Parts: sequence; structure tokens; C-alpha cells
Amino acid sequence: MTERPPRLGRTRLVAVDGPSGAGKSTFAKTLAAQLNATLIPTDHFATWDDPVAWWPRLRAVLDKIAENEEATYRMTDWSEGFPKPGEDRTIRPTEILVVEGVSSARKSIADKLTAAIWVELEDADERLERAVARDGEKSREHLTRWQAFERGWFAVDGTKARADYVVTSS
Ligand SMILES: Nc1ncnc2c1ncn2[C@@H]1O[C@H](COP(=O)(O)OP(=O)(O)O)[C@@H](O)[C@H]1O
Ligand SMILES: Nc1ccn([C@H]2C[C@H](O)[C@@H](COP(=O)(O)OP(=O)(O)O)O2)c(=O)n1
Repeated sequence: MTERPPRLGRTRLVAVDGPSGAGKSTFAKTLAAQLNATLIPTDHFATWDDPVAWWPRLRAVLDKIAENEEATYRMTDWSEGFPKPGEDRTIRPTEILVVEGVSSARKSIADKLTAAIWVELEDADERLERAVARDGEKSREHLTRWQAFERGWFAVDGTKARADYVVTSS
């Protein structure tokens, strides 16, 4: 990863995308720790009712990092199982920034990415069960809707076709 050039100012931006329940968050946490990178999960922005349109708020953060400036955003708080506005988080300019979540490798950021990583698990039922095991039975309906949405999103965005690496969960 460090051999590939930075494309977000001096920062190497790495996106970990793929369908819900595939293992993105788990993979991205390990990757960020190994690279000593800052990690931004898109669920700090997303809510059930707003799966991808929050993007300008993250883009504003990335644009500041590209200018070598720090940036602050308000995190979505999922600690009670539903989304509500949480605390502010400040991101400082960093050598490697990992952004993880559905739509993190979207077409509009492709030219700024040092690497796009696609995490997948083919069996959609298994992905749903893993996500429900993580978030609780109360989230099942939301996660089912979310998975239907992301199928369409990925088809239109063509995310996987742009991936530099594909990671297959088992
Ligand atoms: N390689 C794996 N094998 C088995 N279970 C996994 C694996 N990676 C993640 N999980 C579990 O599956 C669930 C979903 O993983 P997560 O990383 O939250 O996926 P995503 O961020 O893609 O939705 C979590 O409960 C996690 O502990
Ligand atoms: N505890 C919870 C409950 C719901 N969510 C919501 C917000 C997420 O973007 C969606 C889908 O989660 P998932 O981790 O599968 O996908 P992302 O990696 O967040 O894109 O679920 C959550 O992330 N955490």
C-alpha cells in the first residue's frame, strides 16, 4: 500500500467497500492498525434513511485533509441500536487514511484513491445473518432494506469493477 502514490494531497486514501455483512469493518480495522492509519467508518455518517446521500459531509473532510488541514465532523451514534447525532470527531492530516463502508469507493472519489478494496461474501443470506448477529434482531428489517438498496447502488456505481484488490470472506 505504501508503494502506491498518495492522491489525496500528501495522504494515501484507501477505501474498503462491499456489501453489508461481508466483513468490511472487521477487515478495515485490522488493515488500519497494521498501516498505523486513521480509520473513518461511513456509519459515522450513514443512517437507515440516508444510506449514501451524506457524502458531501465526508467529502468536505477529505478535501480539508487534501489541503493538509484538520477537519471535524459530527459522528452518527449507533450505541443504542438506532442512529442519532453523536459527538464531534477531529481528523488530523495523516499519511494513510482508510475509509470503510458501503459507497466509500464510489466513482466520484476514484481519482483520489490510492487503493480501492472490495470485500465480499457471495452468500447474501449469510451476510444478512452476520449483520443481524452484529446489530441485533431489531435491525433485521432495516438491514434487509439496506441490502436491497446497496445491490442497486453497486450495480449503477460499478464499484467492484474498479477495485484494485478483492478480498473474499469465508
Ligand atoms: N472473515 C469473517 N468470518 C466470519 N465472520 C466474520 C468475518 N468478518 C466479519 N465477521 C463477522 O460478520 C459480521 C459482519 O462483519 P462486519 O465487519 O461488521 O461487516 P460489514 O462491515 O461488511 O458489514 C460481524 O459480526 C463480524 O464479527
Ligand atoms: N449498530 C449499527 C446499526 C446499524 N448500522 C447501519 C449503518 C450502516 O451503514 C448500515 C450497514 O452496515 P454495514 O456495516 O453492514 O455496512 P457499512 O460498513 O456501514 O457500510 O447499518 C450500523 O452501522 N451499526
